[in-house]
Amino acid sequence: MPDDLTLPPRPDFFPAPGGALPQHWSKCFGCGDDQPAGMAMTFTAGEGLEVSGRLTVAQRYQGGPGVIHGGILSVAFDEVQGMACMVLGGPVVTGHLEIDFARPIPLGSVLEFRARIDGMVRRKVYTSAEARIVEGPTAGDTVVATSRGLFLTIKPEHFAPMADFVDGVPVSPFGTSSL
Ligand SMILES: CCCCCCCCCCCC(=O)SCCNC(=O)CCNC(=O)[C@H](O)C(C)(C)COP(=O)(O)OP(=O)(O)OC[C@H]1O[C@@H](n2cnc3c(N)ncnc32)[C@H](O)[C@@H]1OP(=O)(O)O
Repeated sequence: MPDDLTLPPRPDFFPAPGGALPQHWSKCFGCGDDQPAGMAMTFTAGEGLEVSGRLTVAQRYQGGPGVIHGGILSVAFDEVQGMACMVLGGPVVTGHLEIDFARPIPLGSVLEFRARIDGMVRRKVYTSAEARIVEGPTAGDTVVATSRGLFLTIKPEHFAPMADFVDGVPVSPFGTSSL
């Protein structure tokens, strides 16, 4: 990470710790409530710049026998670190995402993710997150996976070339349904 990183302030519009964060778009595969094939993740604000996310590991998320698919876990990290960028009040996209898969995660587990912005420089937003199993036979304090991400702030026009391909109606200029 660069040396000249700064941290954004926690903005007034952000919910108090424990408060629910709105989905960023109802058709999102990760969090949308109008996406039947999706993962229906939910998010709450934490202390400072931290954000928490929850994912129930459905049977259909199987990769290896009995365990979550690594790609599904990557989606969850992408989503929660993207949501940590919500403090910025404008849209971001993922530029780079890396995951360490530390422990097997059984189907049926409930995962809790904690993510935050570690620093920013220009349009680059550096984030990190970790996951724990909070419900299920192997629940505990052990960190089962970690992630680091680089998000880029973008202008709403970023999505304009995609207008013909949108599934659903993005109801705000940058594709969020509720913020
Ligand atoms: C309310 C809202 C809630 C928001 C809540 C959101 C939650 C959403 C969660 C899901 C998010 C997704 O999956 S988003 C979907 C997946 N991602 C995408 O579709 C993005 C596809 N890629 C792109 O469109 C583009 O590559 C961009 C926008 C990422 C960057 O292009 P650009 O805008 O032209 O910027 P560019 O000049 O190239 O780069 C700017 C700076 O970033 C650096 N940079 C760019 N890419 C990388 C990279 N991969 N790794 C390292 N560094 C990089 C450059 O070196 C440069 O550094 P320097 O010169 O300044 O030092």
